[in-house]
Amino acid sequence: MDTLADYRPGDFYFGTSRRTILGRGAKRTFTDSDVTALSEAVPAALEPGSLAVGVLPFDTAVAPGHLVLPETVRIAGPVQPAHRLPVGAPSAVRAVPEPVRHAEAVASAIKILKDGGLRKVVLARALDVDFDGGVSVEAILHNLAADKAGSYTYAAGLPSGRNLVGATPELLLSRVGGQVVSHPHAGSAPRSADPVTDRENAETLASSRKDHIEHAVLTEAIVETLRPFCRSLDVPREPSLVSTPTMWHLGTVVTGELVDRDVTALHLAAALHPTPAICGTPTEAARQLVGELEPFDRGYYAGAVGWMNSEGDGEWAVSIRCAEVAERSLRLYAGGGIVPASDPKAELDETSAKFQTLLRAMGLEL
Ligand SMILES: C=C(O[C@H]1C=CC=C(C(=O)O)[C@@H]1O)C(=O)O
Repeated sequence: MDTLADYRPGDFYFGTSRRTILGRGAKRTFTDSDVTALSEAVPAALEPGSLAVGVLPFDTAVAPGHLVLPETVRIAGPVQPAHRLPVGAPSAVRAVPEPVRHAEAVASAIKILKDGGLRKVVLARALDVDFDGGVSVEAILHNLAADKAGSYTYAAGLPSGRNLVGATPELLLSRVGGQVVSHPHAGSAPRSADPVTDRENAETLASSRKDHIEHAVLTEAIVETLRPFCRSLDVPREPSLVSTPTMWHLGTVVTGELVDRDVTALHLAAALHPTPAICGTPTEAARQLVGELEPFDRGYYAGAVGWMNSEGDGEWAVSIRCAEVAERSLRLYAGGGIVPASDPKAELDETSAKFQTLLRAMGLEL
């Protein structure tokens, strides 16, 4: 039973090293800008043994949360295809904004951070790609899985009829019984084909004070949000180096034991989102600055994607390293955390490196 081979646009797909989930059709759809209302309505509608799947946007003022109870759900083992599929023929690529404008936005953010009030903000940019014929979401998803591009390979139908597709390394929240896990990521360096440079990049990241500050702001926020829900929390004192085929990151595995098992995976994911991995600290001021400095809406980039069952267990990943795909075009996104010690040129390069996850899956070299 190959859930990946059976995936069609509009389906929900969520693949990890442990399993793959394919959801098709919708017995019921929950589309709501009030994520707290969603996290109450959806569990109440789940029959024993059933699943809800879907996406949360970056900002519910711009796009609603969207969950469905699929007509059919298939859960199978992990897959890693050996071959690649053609995605389509790109005819034009446009940066939004122009790279130099992104560096200027980063410089403005650094100035605001230095003036005080904000500790961190995450700024993103986008690439719009046009295709001569259609663009195949199936092929992008398939190639991301073939590349083992991230720990969570995903696709989800959006209210607009478009599809979100990506492969993220970052776990927002998983819940199994009373056990919760979050694996926040912040702090980045590019991988290199040259093993010596690759190791140097990792070591530079591991000893970078700027990246450790960027990471600490994130871990603190995760711990602060989870603490009231947990009787115990385990938080390693130092982050670890984690990698994807294109990026090194700093990551911290936070684990906790829930006080109350009625608190579902979706409820916890909604409480955590938006974390300083994709927004900033303090949250509201950072979200406002993102709106002022980015010349586009993020839509479902930097939101969450995942599933929950009738027991309240589930997995929600941070929807980064992704593209929103229309019939003949797509938009891909990449962002980076800015702290006072950040450098605009380095931040621009970091977003270029993060684009590689999707560009590789599309067979594009930029
Ligand atoms: C916001 C993104 O990455 C986040 C996850 C890992 C490392 C990050 C960083 O170092 O800035 C970001 O917080 C993205 O890929 O668009």
